[in-house]
Amino acid sequence: MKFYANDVTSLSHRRLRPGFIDDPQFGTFLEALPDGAALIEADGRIKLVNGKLELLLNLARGDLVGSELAKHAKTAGPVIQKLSTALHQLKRVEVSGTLNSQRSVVANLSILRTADGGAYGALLTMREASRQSRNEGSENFRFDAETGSVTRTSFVRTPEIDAIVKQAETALDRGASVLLTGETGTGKSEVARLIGSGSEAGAAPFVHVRCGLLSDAQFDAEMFGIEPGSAMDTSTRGKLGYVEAADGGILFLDQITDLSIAAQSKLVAFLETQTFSRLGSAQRRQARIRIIAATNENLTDLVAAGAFRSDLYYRIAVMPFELPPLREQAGMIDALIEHHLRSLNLGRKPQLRLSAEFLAKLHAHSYPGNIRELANILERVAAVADDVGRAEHFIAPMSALETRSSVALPVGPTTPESLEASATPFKDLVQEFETWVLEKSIAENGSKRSAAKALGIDIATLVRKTKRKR
Ligand SMILES: Nc1ncnc2c1ncn2[C@@H]1O[C@H](COP(=O)(O)OP(=O)(O)OP(=O)(O)O)[C@@H](O)[C@H]1O
Repeated sequence: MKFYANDVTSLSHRRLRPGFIDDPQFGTFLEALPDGAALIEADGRIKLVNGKLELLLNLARGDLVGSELAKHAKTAGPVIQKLSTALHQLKRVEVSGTLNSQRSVVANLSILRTADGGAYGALLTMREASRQSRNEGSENFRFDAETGSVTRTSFVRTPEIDAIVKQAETALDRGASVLLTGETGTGKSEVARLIGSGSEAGAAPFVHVRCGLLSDAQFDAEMFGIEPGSAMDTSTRGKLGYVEAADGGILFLDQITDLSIAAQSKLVAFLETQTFSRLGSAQRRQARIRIIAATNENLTDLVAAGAFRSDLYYRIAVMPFELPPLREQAGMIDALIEHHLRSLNLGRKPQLRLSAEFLAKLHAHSYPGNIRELANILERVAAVADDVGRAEHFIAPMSALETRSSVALPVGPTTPESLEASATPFKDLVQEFETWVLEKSIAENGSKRSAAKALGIDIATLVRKTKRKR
């Protein structure tokens, strides 16, 4: 029997095969999801959680499993209260808000029903609001209950990708680190997730660390956690670090070249010993993790320039794999078009098809932003065209800015009149503009480090300013 994640995450009226949820492979399915997830029984008790949810809630699996969801409202935040109220009423909801762990999240609760229509409980999924993306959601995962395998439904696989995944899995299982390189948008994060879901680690955690978001000041707390009750612990509950959350699984260090030299040194020390201490504690702890690192920068150049530690390079580059740019994979373009079009047409009326001229333009384009850029072009045509995407609907990205990341222009007032009418204080407007300039520069330069260099500011200043809430 095939069982689709979006059967669970979006369709509460689906009836589940009896015993399905108790399938031991269900845990594998939860771990493979890119979002935090928990299976909750009708009485409100948490039956299963994945590593990403532990991290988002800053609560350990042992504290969550077997306990009632409502019990965590005080420690985790009001979002949890809203979810448990909806669970109590057997109501499907989407809730957004900020958790006590300071993470802004969007959470979905879907009610699960048994074959006879009774309420089994619910599936909770949660992701950071900044990571809301059509292509990254749990709905793109499919779980086959018979084989226990989890596959990406919205992912184009090529023989090259399959070969990388296979070799990387073997390398990881033998304890070697894997390095994924390639231009921006070539699918490094996606391939890392694929490796994570298929390796021997199975249902083990896969923890995605966006290195560009780690400032030096926060590095230790985010990476190694905070000892509960220690002088460093402002929340009194401590903090679960990435390393501890990934114990027994994979730590994915995305855009590793964004780490400062100081942070790189700490990482090397951890990788050498596989031990760490939480902030506020002298006790050394062991973590059994496998490493996948990724970057779109030229690591050897950075090492030569002294911007990346050579010892870290040798540690992470045991098995390097380069993902090719899209312009060198003409054969993949059709498959990607078909995939993205299918997903854009889900529930769309009228259905969108592409004219021969539009397709010719797609094939002739050079895609500096690679797969991400192709997806953007298709999202645009879906937004502007009715039933047929014609040549005039082909909007090539205006600049590298839009191909490299989804940076939004400031949404604040733009005319003197609207500025006057607005109650936004001047300081906030300046901050908003500053954040926009920084994000634009990061997108244009491909990394925080290069952006800081281009703007002539310190990397720590840039990281601090981009972390400010808008
Ligand atoms: N094989 C694929 N099939 C379908 N979509 C893909 C594939 N690979 C990547 N994508 C999509 O392209 C976009 C960019 O992918 P991803 O974030 O993995 O690239 P990246 O190489 O990690 O980029 P960056 O270096 O900028 O971090 C995402 O929206 C992703 O879903």
